[in-house]
Amino acid sequence: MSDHPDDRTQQPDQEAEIVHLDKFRAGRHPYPPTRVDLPGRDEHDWISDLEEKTKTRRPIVPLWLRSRAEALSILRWIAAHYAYVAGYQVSRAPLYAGRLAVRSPRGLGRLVSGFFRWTFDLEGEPVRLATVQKADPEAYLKLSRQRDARVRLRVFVTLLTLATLLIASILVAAAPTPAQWATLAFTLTLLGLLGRPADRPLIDRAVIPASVEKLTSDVVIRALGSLGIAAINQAVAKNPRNPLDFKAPITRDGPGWRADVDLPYGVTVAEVMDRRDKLASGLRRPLGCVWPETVPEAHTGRLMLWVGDQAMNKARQPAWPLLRSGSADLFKPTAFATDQRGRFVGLTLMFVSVIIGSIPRMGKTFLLRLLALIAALDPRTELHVYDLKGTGDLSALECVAHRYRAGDDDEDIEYAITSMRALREELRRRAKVIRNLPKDICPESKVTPELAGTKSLGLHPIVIPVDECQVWFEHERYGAEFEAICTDLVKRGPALGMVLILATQRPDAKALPTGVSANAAVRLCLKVMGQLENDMVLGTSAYKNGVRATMFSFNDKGICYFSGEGENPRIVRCVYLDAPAAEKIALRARAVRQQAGTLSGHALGEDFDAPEAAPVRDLLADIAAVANEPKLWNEVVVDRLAELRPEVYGPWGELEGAAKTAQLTNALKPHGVKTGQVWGTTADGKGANRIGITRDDITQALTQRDSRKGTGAAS
Ligand SMILES: Nc1ncnc2c1ncn2[C@@H]1O[C@H](COP(=O)(O)OP(=O)(O)OP(=O)(O)O)[C@@H](O)[C@H]1O
Repeated sequence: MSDHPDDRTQQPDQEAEIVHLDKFRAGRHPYPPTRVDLPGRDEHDWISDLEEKTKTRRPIVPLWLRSRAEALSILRWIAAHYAYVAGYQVSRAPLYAGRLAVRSPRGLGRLVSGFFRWTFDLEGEPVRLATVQKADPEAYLKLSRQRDARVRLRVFVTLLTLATLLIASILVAAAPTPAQWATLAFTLTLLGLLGRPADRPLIDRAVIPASVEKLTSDVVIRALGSLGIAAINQAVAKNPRNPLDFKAPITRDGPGWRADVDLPYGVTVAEVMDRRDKLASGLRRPLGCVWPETVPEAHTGRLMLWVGDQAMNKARQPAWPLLRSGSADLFKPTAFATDQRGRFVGLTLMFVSVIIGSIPRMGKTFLLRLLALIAALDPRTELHVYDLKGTGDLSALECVAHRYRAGDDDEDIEYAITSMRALREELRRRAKVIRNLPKDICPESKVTPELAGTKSLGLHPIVIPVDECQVWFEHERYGAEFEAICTDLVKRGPALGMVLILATQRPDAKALPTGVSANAAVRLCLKVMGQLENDMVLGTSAYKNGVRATMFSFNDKGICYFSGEGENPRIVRCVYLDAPAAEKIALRARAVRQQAGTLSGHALGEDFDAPEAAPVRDLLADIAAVANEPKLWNEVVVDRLAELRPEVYGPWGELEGAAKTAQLTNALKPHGVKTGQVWGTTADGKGANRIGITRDDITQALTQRDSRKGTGAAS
């Protein structure tokens, strides 16, 4: 506007800005920052633009119409909503009738006075009076004539109306009573409507209960604005009407609402998840209804907010398809949980190892038992069940299990270690069988449904559910061996048809050795208390990426993050089966097995005792045997152990660099032996400091242990 030099003259009413030259120069940047953007407009490649757009394509068939069950659920919801509104208004019909009756006298007054004013043209009265006051006879005469003509016609119309009303009243007086009542109701309604005060509507708005209240963008903005996240508050202050970018309209999605929102720059979904309780308060919904989730294929600020009509832990769960009949096929997904929308979620047990973790009393054992029951319902499966809590929670499975043990006493552990050694041998046998099979029969070097069904090959699925697995790994005598066998099973077992399912209430490095936790394909994490446990179960960086089982509340029993099957970790609610139901299903599984002739081992009453001469593996004693130097690097110790007992420490020896070192450090922790930097030399004589052990620490730990045993024996 004032670019022209002549225009730049200061207007007299504008004050000039006074600049202190010295201050201004001092504040000036010595080297003005240079922009690195290229001059000119952004160049667009329309094909990449199109490709970008395809990422945000909206589905042709709306989400809720994709499945029959979901469409039905939406229709049910709509019907329930309108039935509610109708019910609400019908229940208030007497109130509305009362209101109309009370208002009808005023309505009659308004009607009569309105008619009177109209008939005698009273609305023209002020104008006529004005002509009288102005003493304008001509205008007055004109208006009077007009009024007389009008009144003549209107009086006639009014008389006609009154006559019609009179005849109608006589007819009504002679009519049957229902017609009289109907006329009275109609007249009262009409008069009541006419007598309505301007500020008081007749019909109340149906007060829609919170559980089905519509989720609107205003409600979402209000809730996100109440989280105390500075960037969201700034966005709301800057643009109160439109502070957030909604990527799609808020829609019904199953029994709830779904909103897709881009949070302001720099705010992550993880921050919102951390404040789930505040979000629920902002939405005015129970905590169990509010589920903020990330959209991993978008960016970390894309929030998918699902708000259920009912809390997930309270919503009615559909009956489990295998509850009363049917069998399972481990090679196919079997329903084990429902998602937030109430749809069944399946898990394919074949070719995976499973880790279940949570704090106590959240439903870990129930979930383990459910997975074991699914395995039991496939008659080909051989079950090895270990209940190390010893409370008999898995006793329902005794009637189908090939190996079963509850408890953590010495004989229980020896039973387990003997059976696990046999399983390791089985693993090796299977590897050989698979290796020797022709490629056309076994193209991918793994068990197929056909191979699993061929009895002579012995490649049937073997499922090993272990509750409170930390008891094994922390066992003084057999801990290292259990760890070595389980690591091997987790790594090689899935392809060979051996499925290990480990549940623990203390998911840390001791309870869940890294070799095991890092290689499990399926992870189920119920509520945990911190980032460490979360990542132990769900995998490294899960917490950082917004997959946080810490956000579950203590009431979210049976609700977990399920990662491994499908693309992204998702929140599911496991099927609830109590002990009597579990027993019934197990008995059904037994009947199927009897028919198929696959009942074996413990289920047939076979005694499986730990052989007396089972070789003893003792990590401390083994290290003492191989460590002749005062200080030794972990990697050297592991190599020597692997040489000493390849059947126990062989897999350790195959680990690379840091993993090999960490393996020994973790294995020594339960024995109270710490590793640290020790000086040593490489094979070619070069000296270096690396993580290692000191022989004195090992002998000291051995002495302490033996003396403890001595005291225990004496007491
Ligand atoms: N899917 C589920 N839905 C609803 N409630 C459940 C579900 N699974 C378990 N629960 C409830 O949670 C309680 C605890 O379950 P469970 O015994 O499996 O916990 P846990 O985590 O194994 O505990 P602990 O670590 O003490 O063994 C059960 O009594 C049960 O009522």
